[in-house]
Amino acid sequence: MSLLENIRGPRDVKALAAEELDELAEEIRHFLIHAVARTGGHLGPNLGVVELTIALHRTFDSPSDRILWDTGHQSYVHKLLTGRQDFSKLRSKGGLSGYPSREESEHDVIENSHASTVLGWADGLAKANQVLGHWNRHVVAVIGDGALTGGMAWEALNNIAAAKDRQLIIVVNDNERSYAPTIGGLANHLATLRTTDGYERFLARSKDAVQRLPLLGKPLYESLHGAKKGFKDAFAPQGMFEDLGLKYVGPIDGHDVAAVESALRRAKRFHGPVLVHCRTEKGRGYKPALDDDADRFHTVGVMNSLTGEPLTPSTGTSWTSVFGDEMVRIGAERPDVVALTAAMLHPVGLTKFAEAYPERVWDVGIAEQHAAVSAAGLATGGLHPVFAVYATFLNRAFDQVLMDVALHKCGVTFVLDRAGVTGTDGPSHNGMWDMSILQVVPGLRIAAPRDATRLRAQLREAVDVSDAPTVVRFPKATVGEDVPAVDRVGGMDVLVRADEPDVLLVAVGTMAEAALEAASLLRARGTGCTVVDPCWVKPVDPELPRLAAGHRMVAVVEDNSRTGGVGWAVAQALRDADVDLPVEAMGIPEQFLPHAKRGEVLADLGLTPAEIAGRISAVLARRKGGGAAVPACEENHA
Ligand SMILES: Cc1ncc(C[n+]2csc(CCOP(=O)(O)OP(=O)(O)O)c2C)c(N)n1
Ligand SMILES: CC(=O)[C@@H](O)[C@H](O)COP(=O)(O)O
Ligand SMILES: [Mg+2]
Repeated sequence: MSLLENIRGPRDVKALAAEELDELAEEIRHFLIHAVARTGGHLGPNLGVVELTIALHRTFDSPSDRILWDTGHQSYVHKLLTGRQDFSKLRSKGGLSGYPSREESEHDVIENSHASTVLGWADGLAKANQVLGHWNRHVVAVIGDGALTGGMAWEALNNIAAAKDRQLIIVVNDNERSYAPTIGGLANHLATLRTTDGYERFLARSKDAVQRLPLLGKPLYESLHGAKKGFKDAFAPQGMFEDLGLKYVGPIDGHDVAAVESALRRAKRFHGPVLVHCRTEKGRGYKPALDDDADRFHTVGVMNSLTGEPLTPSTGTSWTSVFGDEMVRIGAERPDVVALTAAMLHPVGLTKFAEAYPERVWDVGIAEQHAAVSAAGLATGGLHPVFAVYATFLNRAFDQVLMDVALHKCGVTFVLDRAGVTGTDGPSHNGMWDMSILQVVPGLRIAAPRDATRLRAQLREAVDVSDAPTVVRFPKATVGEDVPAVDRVGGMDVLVRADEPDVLLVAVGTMAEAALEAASLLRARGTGCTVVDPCWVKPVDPELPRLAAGHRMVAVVEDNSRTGGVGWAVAQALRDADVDLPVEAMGIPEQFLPHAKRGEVLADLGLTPAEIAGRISAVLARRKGGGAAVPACEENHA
């Protein structure tokens, strides 16, 4: 039996002899490469924290000591060491989540996979320990160098550093990368610290020599150890962390378990906030990952574990690449169009734009709020910024969209990739809130293209708007065949007309495909359906109420939260136009969605052609049976 197989929890990790740890690390790497090759997942980040995680669980007593992970994508090793070794269904329905999960384990705390929040969690937990007198409980926050570029991390650091008497341990997992090499002044500073022999090591090395001095030795060593910052800097820059008031320990080789353990034990003895700076390597121990300049196998699909080659190469064109190609064309015609990314240049499809116009694209780090405000500045300065970001990550920049971009009527275009159900990446990755939260932003317009042709057209319409924010959103999927329109009403595309229309079915974006199938099911039942694609879902097209008036009901299908979504906006527009019709708003219920494939989630939510048709038939039956008219926008389903 291997060492890893004998590990049921942290106690078993502690029980291992020091000389067994390298073997354990090797077994873990081998396990990760083969398991994640079968399922897909975050391979590179986890290969980089093998020794670090072993040392954490040997030094601290989880779960009474809290070990917290920022973003949580690098928590596979933590899972392996805390009794979860069945990775056969990683990120699949009913299998292990790709992130920490309280439901899975008492050792897990933060399930949220949005970066830069771990220090805030740690600040709160440390305060709770202090107030409740849990002096013997440690709080350890692991944060990557990328996540450290997020503003929230610095809000927390400001508070943590002020509390000299509150113990809290920050472990910086510094592998010099987010996806790509981490950018900014902070990254440069970390590089300085990384390359400087830590003051602690200087002291350790000189300790014997100094202490051997007769009489003066010990007092001299003590004064050296307690030396003021200026003196320390003479030997090794302690950097801004010490300036902030944090004790800095490092840099430590994050792949040397003994060294990390020693540093953590020193930190554990320190009664105040302390930062342990670990240098690690993303993709460590796996050549295909180390050779991957793009992102060191940050996320991989199912692949050949020997070569790292994808086993299920993506078939078809992704929405992301359609966007990326059109941006290059727009960039050639519009020298004022510039682009922004929050540490995800390649994943959001801006690689080609950056290659073509390197001086017109900025990676701002994991700093979506900054990106939105900087975009307001860029627009005010005479440019048209396109901020490409995953829909779920724009949530945190809502106030900046509202108060910096929209209030000042800035022409900024937000391109939201991964909009709608993403599925396997868990509850915090679904892009299911944008068309709800952005409904309240005055002047902001939202486009939800149904196919590649509409994406290209609507992106161009968006960058032509210079006095308001615009949003173009699309899912994580390959783009389907174009869906032609048979007519145009106002700004809306009519996809199907009925001779005797009973239902106006409003299909938002890529839900057009399901809506058209539902319409044909309804037609077979003798129910006439007009299917319309609003194209721009916000504001609701002024012609929609008039179009609806010729029907017996309206149904709206959207890959977004039903609460406050397009369905609600359509119902409001009908009421405002005194069109008294029932509106069946079909979207994602107000809940967090457990991880599963996108298709599985949509089926579970009833967003399938058969379910859509069934719900429409039920409303019509109630109407025909003289049942109480279904009030507009009443949510008819739990
Ligand atoms: C708010 C937010 N923006 C973007 C992302 C996407 N993202 C996930 S991991 C990652 C890079 C994280 O870099 P780092 O913190 O250094 O961790 P590493 O992967 O290097 O271990 C990014 C940008 C995210 N999860 N949350
Ligand atoms: C952890 C994180 O936020 C990213 O790595 C995300 O999981 C990537 O998602 P995609 O795989 O859809 O690009
Ligand atoms: Mg990193």
